Amino acid sequence: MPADQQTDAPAKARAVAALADVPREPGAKKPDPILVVDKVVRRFGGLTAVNVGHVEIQRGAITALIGPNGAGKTTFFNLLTGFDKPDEGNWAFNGQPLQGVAAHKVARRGMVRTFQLTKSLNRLSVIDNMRLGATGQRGENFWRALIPGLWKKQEQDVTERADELLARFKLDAKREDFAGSLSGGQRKLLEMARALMVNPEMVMLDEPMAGVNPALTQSLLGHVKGLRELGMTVLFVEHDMDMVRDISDWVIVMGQGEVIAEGTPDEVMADQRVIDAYLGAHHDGAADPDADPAADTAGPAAPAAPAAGEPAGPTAGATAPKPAKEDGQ
Ligand SMILES: Nc1ncnc2c1ncn2[C@@H]1O[C@H](COP(=O)(O)OP(=O)(O)OP(=O)(O)O)[C@@H](O)[C@H]1O
Repeated sequence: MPADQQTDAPAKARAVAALADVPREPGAKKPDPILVVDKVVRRFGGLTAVNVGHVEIQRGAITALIGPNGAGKTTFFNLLTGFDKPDEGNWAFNGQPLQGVAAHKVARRGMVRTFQLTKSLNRLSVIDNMRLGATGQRGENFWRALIPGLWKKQEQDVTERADELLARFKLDAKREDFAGSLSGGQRKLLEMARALMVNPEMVMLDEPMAGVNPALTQSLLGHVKGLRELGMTVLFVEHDMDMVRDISDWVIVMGQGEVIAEGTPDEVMADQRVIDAYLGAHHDGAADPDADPAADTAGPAAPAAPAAGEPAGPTAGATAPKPAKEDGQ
């Protein structure tokens, strides 16, 4: 059965059971952490963007990383995956230290993250983007490349895997199209499919729902759950609280660079500190019964810009949808 159509019961039940007795507090120890982070600090001039004392990510679970804009989520992703360097701190993946390890080597060790497709990748075909996702595996080794038979076999293997993944993500019909011609949702699928080229143990998704048309939402959610079903660990940053509630086994909340809360989605969303630091920013206006009814006639609702210094809030289904950036799907 395709991964996105599998029921998520067994892997979900395992993850929920494993996390049942974990203390609901920042830095809580997990029974089987795949990633352990200690005292990671990143400063930009006078600003401390990330100051994470201790955090553990449970193997085989889907963990959401949430928090207001500027909380340090993306910077934290960049640090963990070798795209940025911390001022202090260390972290271990599968028990192996990762600090100072270059991004492509981090991916080879089994931890990958998705990116928005850059302009240059937009000008490559979908299948070439997929092949590029395999870079850093065995392919570019110089001495191996001198042995033509080996090289060719490897290229075939890479293309075969790329085609399998394109079929799984229902992008096979787009194989020869420029990546730049894809809709927002299809790009998200391509990013995810491309990340899987290295056969990772852990996948980190940066706002997988941003810019995705509702028509593709369920498919994307299914694919993320499918990763857990295939035994992978998922850590994702997201402002869409419906998605967070739907697919996460555990939620970590960041505020001003620090982890301020951890727990199940329901617990975290009911936590007063989280409401104050993040969720509350939207509770006032969005669900206000006295809100101007004429606002509905102005087309799709866009959340009001936060006042200076006010954290931008999350989106919560019908109450505060984030404007879709793009998706022709
Ligand atoms: N390269 C940089 N130079 C200077 N400041 C930076 C840099 N990158 C991030 N910052 C600052 O660090 C803080 C954390 O930013 P970051 O993008 O990690 O937050 P975030 O939680 O991912 O926000 P969002 O939800 O908007 O993506 C912000 O104040 C940001 O302005």
